[in-house]
Amino acid sequence: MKIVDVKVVVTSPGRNFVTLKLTTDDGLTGLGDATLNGRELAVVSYLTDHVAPLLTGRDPHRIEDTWQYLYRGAYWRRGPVTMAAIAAVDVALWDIKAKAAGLPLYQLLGGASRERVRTYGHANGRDIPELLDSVRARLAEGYQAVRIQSGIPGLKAVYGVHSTDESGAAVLHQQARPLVEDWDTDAYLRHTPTVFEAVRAEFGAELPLLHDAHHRLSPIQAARLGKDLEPYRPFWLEDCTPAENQEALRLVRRNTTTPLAIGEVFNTVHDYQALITEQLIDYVRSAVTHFGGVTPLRKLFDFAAQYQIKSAVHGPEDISPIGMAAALHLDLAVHNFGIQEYSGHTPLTDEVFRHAYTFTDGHLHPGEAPGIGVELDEDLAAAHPYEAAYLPVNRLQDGTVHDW
Ligand SMILES: O=NC(=O)[C@@H](O)[C@H](O)[C@H](O)CO
Ligand SMILES: [Co+2]
Repeated sequence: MKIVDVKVVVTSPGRNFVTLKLTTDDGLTGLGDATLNGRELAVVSYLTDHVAPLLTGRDPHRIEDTWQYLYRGAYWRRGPVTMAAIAAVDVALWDIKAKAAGLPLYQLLGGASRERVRTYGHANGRDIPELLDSVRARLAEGYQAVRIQSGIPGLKAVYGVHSTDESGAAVLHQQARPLVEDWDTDAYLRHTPTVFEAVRAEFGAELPLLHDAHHRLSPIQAARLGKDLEPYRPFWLEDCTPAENQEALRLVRRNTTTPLAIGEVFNTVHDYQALITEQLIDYVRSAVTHFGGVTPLRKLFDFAAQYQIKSAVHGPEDISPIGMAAALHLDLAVHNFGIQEYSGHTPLTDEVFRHAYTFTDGHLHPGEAPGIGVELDEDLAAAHPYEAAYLPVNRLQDGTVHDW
């Protein structure tokens, strides 16, 4: 079997997605997600100008060899653009291999280790009453775990809290120019324990509550927050501090038993080395799309399993249904599965990317369709062209740029 066509499809059914479509001489097709929020066109060029010419004529069954060829053969290693491009190729090849075998991908990854995939949803509010309503809405949708994000008194916009414009319409955090958001860590550290207090008082002690500090704290501030949240027993505190400096987590780990989740911005195992071997975290967060594909993410989960660390694949709306589907096949198969983030997509996105996966009672299942179980409606995709979009930039009260 040979790859005879390589196509990159950019579409924006409410937000930008980049999709790679490979076609073989047998007429089989494979899809891969290459979406890098805010820097999408860099990956389009990496795939179109540098990778596509190398794929034509290759045997699609040689997944490991193709991955090594693209990773080592580029000379310049790692990084979000490179690894998103390689991920798209990897997932498309697994899609083809599974279709050729007539099996859903999870059957090629060792088969099901569980009946279904536990998820968590996003609850948010500009203030605590609005957050409580949002938790209620997620529970009504069937979620059995929620990430809670709240506005902070005195701050205009906060990560994870959908702000609305004068008309009340939600303001997406992708904008044609970066939105500038304001930040005050002390206000956040004072306010967040009161948020957990209110949610626990309203929903009880059992509901798994997750929270994302989104890279904004110093190690000692992260230790303080982890400690202050212990009475509320969070399921996890996510991205508590920028973790390029992995050793920084030693100070946090020494000071709190609050479980820690890190890694949605990591793209190779080297970003995690000390975090895993020193058991500084409890969950690894990378998504298939940003970590180079199914092939390396499976290796990461197996490495993490040796240190009692579980998977928790990143699943926001800017991971396309293709990336979500690929994650679910891994989630179903690996032994050390933890939880899957699932924000869902717009109805239009679900029409562009028709998928076999289903959401029921707060759990997902990848479905039994051969391959990863996603089909791309190219005509509908073409009707929604790319729109330049940036993630926000965060600034402290004195104007200093901070982590968003
Ligand atoms: O845990 N989820 C997150 O932190 C996400 O909402 C990220 O901010 C976006 O996916 C960045 O594109
Ligand atoms: Co996050």
